[in-house]
Amino acid sequence: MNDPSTAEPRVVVGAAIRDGRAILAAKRAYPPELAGLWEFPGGKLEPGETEPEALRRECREELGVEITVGERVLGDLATGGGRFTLRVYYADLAGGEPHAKEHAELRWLLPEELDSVPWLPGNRPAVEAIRAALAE
Ligand SMILES: Nc1nc2c([nH]c(=O)n2[C@H]2C[C@H](O)[C@@H](COP(=O)(O)OP(=O)(O)OP(=O)(O)O)O2)c(=O)[nH]1
Repeated sequence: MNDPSTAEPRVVVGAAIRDGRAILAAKRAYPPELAGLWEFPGGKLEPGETEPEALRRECREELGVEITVGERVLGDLATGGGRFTLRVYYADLAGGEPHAKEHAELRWLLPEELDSVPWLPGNRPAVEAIRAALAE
C-alpha cells in the first residue's frame, strides 16, 4: 500500500520571494546529496494544509518571516526523481527580514544573476520563467 514506486507524488511548495527585481534563493544544508544546491524556501504540504498555508508555515520556520502568497509561477514540475510535484508561487515579505535558520546561505538574486548559483535540477523551468517575467 505504501510502496513508494506506486505512490502519488507528494506536493512540495516553494516561495519565490521578491523584493523589487530580486528573488530570494536559499542554499540547502541537508541532506548530503542536496547540500550546496539552491532552492526556494518551502517544503512538503502537510495533511489538511492548503498550499498558501504550507508556504507561510515553511517561511516562518526556515526564514523567520511572514509572507503574502501571490500567483503561481508556472505549472506543476516533477522533481526528486518523480517523488514530488513542485509548485512555485511568487511571494512578498509581510513582516521581518529573512535569516537562514535551516539553510546554509540566503542570497537575493537579480534576474541576470539567477544563473550564478546551482539550482536543484527540478527548479530550472521555474527559474527560467521567473527570469523571463522579471525581464519584461
Ligand atoms: N523546499 C524546496 N524543496 C524543493 C525545491 N525543489 C525541489 O526539487 N525540492 C525538493 C527537495 C526535497 O527533496 C523536497 C522537499 O523537501 P524539504 O526537505 O524542503 O521538505 P520539508 O521542509 O517538508 O522537509 P522535512 O520536514 O521532510 O525534512 O523537494 C524547492 O525549490 N524548495
